[in-house]
Amino acid sequence: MTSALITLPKAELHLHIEGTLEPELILELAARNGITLPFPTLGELREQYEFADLQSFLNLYYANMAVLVTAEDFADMTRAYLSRAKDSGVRHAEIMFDPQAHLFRGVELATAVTGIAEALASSEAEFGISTGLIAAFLRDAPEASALEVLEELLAMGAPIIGIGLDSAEVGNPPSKFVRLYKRARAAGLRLVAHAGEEGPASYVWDALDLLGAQRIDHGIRSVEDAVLVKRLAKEQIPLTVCPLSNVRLRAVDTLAAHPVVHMLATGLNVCINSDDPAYFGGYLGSNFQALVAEFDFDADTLATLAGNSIRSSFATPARKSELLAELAVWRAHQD
Ligand code: HPA
Ligand SMILES: [Zn+2]
Repeated sequence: MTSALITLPKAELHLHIEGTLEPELILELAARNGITLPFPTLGELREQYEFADLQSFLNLYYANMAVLVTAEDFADMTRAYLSRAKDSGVRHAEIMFDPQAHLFRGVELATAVTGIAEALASSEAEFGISTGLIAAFLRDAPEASALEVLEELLAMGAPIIGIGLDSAEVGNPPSKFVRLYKRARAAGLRLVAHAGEEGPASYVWDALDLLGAQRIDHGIRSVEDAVLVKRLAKEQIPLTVCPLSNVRLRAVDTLAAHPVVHMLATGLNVCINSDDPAYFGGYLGSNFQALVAEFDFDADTLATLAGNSIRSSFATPARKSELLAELAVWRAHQD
């Protein structure tokens, strides 16, 4: 990776912490916790990383979570991500976790929250990365479950800045979660939602209008609806695009066919993210690297993408100013 891509100061806004569990760490945690995995060797495990669609990935992603048992496991996973993110030049990270996925397999909320929060608490000092934590709810589970878990998170004072919506999209529209988002908004939380990854552009409309989403995770199928594109451009709604994820989950045929260039050309507020980097072939730096290799992005385009990520973050105004100033210095050094 070129050093300019690493020094480009970036925010990562679409990252599932459970999707950062590398195969080596999965085996290490399995051994530590005495868990027998269906794919017990590195070779057998790695063979599973061919995905036909979102669901085929989710099946492995949820199965591998079995190795996360103690708060220490969650802390180790989070620290491993932060270390790799630092190597990719990430300066601010908003990290999603799936509380229900852990609860449903018998791991208490407090275990996941305590472990992740412990690693995040030392992130600025240890890695130079400011952070925020987002609780993502499973859209293929009932809304009542999400509401119950949100109440528990609020009651325990979990250090979350917002909520998200993830998992199997098609057939689980935003309209299912109107009460959840209303409750989260009343609690002062930020609102994001996956929409338009595999699901139609109408889910993006509904995430905005029915849920009040402030950011759309993915949103690539928005390009199929010209009226929606106009609105997204006018309101500068942030779209957290994940190029390598889209290729690996076959949301696009090839990286060359990815709509990111068209999205930028139409004035959309696009930023680049790694989604589940342990599963999709690389961290944030690799996503940038792949885009540069495919589309030959120049310094202005890279600065636009990084600037969008910083401005679209929920970082404090002071932190945003600091990172935007660093970005201006980076840009001045590229000529
Ligand atoms: O890419 C994703 N899409 C939807 N749900 C997810 N949960 C983890 N990663 C993803
Ligand atoms: Zn995602």
